Amino acid sequence: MNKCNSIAVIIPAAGVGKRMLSSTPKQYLKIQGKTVLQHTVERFCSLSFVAKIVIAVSENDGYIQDLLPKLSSKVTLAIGGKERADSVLAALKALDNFKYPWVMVHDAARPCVLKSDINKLFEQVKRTQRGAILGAPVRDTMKRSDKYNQIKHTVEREYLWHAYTPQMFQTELLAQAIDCHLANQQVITDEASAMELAGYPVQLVEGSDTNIKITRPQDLTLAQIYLENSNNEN
Ligand SMILES: Nc1ccn([C@@H]2O[C@H](COP(=O)(O)OP(=O)(O)OP(=O)(O)O)[C@@H](O)[C@H]2O)c(=O)n1
Ligand SMILES: C[C@](O)(CO)[C@H](O)COP(=O)(O)O
Repeated sequence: MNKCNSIAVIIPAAGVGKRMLSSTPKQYLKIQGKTVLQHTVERFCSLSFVAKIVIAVSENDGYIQDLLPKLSSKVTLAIGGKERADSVLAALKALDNFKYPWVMVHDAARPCVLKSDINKLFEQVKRTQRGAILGAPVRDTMKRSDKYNQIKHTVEREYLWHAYTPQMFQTELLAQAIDCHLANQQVITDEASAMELAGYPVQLVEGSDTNIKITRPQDLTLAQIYLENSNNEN
């Protein structure tokens, strides 16, 4: 990025949202009259360093064609896969590594991310030329349980973080890392996991804990409150 200040953003939006218990995939549920996905895209499209946004959608997505005309001209689509990592990899493969040597990956289900936090992440990576992710230190005492919810032990919480998105890495390295670990049937729940497994250093950048991932029904109400509050900031 020391040569160019333009990056690509990948937004995985090909999930079915099972835990949301909704007939509509959660990325297409409405908040303040807009879909969750539209809110998320709008967090990125006005940023000067975002040159391209690739949204990974399900191959039988019945919503995106109605939404596309309302989205930025920076947006293109890719067909996602079975798991989130497959969707991210499909979008990565749709990118020109040379044109976009750096990429941010951000969940469609995280519409409350603050632009100031996205900027903070971008500036950190630009300064260090190393991959980084948004996160927040855990506040609560953390417990590890057995499958019967019986506490096994308390987890040391010093240096324990929630990993958020966006997560920002060199496009080619990230594609290689995910490809390699999927080929080895390793479960990857975020991009940092793949980069860690590949031996790359990953920096945590503290961001607002309002950057929630809409996962369960009650999260939609919380996201509405956070979006109303953050619209002033954004
Ligand atoms: N095969 C998949 C699975 C998930 N995602 C996306 O990855 C993000 C985070 O994943 P998650 O919250 O787990 O979404 P779902 O997989 O849809 O949720 P669930 O596990 O409840 O089905 C979401 O924006 C989701 O659309 C994706 O692009 N492709
Ligand atoms: C990428 C992520 O949002 C970081 O916390 C999380 O790993 C996604 O997990 P999910 O099970 O796909 O929601």
